[in-house]
Amino acid sequence: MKLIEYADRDMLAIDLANMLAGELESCLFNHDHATLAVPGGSSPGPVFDALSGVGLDWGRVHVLPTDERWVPESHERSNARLIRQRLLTDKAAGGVLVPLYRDGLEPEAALEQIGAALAPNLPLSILLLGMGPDMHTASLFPGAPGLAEALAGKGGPVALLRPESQPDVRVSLTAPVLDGALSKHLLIFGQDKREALERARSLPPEEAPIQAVLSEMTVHWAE
Ligand SMILES: O=C(O)[C@H](O)[C@@H](O)[C@H](O)[C@H](O)COP(=O)(O)O
Repeated sequence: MKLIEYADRDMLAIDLANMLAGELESCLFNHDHATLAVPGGSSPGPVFDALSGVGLDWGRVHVLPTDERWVPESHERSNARLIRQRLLTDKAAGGVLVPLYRDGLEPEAALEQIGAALAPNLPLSILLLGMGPDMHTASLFPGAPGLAEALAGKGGPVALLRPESQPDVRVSLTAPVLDGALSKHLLIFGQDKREALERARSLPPEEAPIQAVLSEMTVHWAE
């Protein structure tokens, strides 16, 4: 794990966006498309804003949420909505969103269909993750029903979780899919998350799910 500390959050957002853009460009030079998986939450917005302004062959960039709340894209908690509003706009408007939510289906019934749609996009080219102070990442929440299956990843590339602390059922890329990304970045702000990350390194993934994806991860941190 490599840690990069930034003077402030704005510097982090700009530098990280440029780093992701460079990795996407390299990937597109050698492959017919690149797959970028990104988190929801409050942290990535400024990175998305900076990245959306970069000129790339966005039509060959497939963008996936690392996880999704089981709500329609019109819902304020939708990660697909966040991606469309903040990342797939401006120069990145031509990027291809690969959503995890399926209208009109219960999540259990949709998992197979979602997995089939993901298959051509695996392994992930580039992964950007966030993390909560409870050491969850994507929707892999400690103690959540479905966590063991999501950590093992035996049932396919996505798993269903029902975290008691969250209002929505979650669909998440599994730990093996996240960990298998060719380039991995973690975006965290604040002292509490910095300390949580240190704690996670001595805990098993069942207690600290971030631990399942930390190998060869570049951590980007600002206060
Ligand atoms: O759907 C989500 O919410 C994210 O994928 C989730 O894993 C997020 O990265 C963390 O909860 C951190 O969220 P903040 O960036 O808001 O602290």
